[in-house]
Amino acid sequence: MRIGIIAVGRLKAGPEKDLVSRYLDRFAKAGPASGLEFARVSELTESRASNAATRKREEAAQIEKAMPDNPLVIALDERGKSWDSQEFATYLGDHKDRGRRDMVIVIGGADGLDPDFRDRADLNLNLGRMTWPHQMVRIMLAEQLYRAVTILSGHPYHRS
Ligand SMILES: C[S@@+](CC[C@H](N)C(=O)[O-])C[C@H]1O[C@@H](n2cnc3c(N)ncnc32)[C@H](O)[C@@H]1O
Repeated sequence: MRIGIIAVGRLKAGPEKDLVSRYLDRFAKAGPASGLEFARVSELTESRASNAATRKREEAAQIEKAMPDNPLVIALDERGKSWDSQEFATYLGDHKDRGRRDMVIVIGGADGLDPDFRDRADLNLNLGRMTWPHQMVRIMLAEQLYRAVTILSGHPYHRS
């Protein structure tokens, strides 16, 4: 199963981007042994519409356009479900075993994700109930993807 990240907003060169790249490189190298392949990060430009609801709707339309055909969609959102790393790894492994071809994990912009888009997603997942800046969300997601493949492959990185 290919896993891609779609993010509203761009990550500038700097320590956050370096850390994201480090974990995504590790994920890309370790994933295939567990049947998980890293697709890409698609960065989308934030809408400049004058009100937040319109911005979120326009961003949701861009997100839909950036998706492959019929993906499983995880919306990252502070109001979503709280899972531990083992549960996240199991979810990835189960969908891979069922033959799902593509999964996308979506990070919103400064306004967050459009509520209708969140309702349409297969899963709303949080990384804790606090609000994090999108740069930190990308770092945490990249690390959890790498951690998930180490859990699925029994690598000692994840010491439960
Ligand atoms: C700065 S936050 C936007 C917060 C926005 N005010 C809201 O109500 O969603 C940017 C994006 O980071 C992600 N994010 C921030 N905190 C998160 C958390 N605790 N769990 C999961 N995703 C989070 C979400 O995708 C969010 O759309």
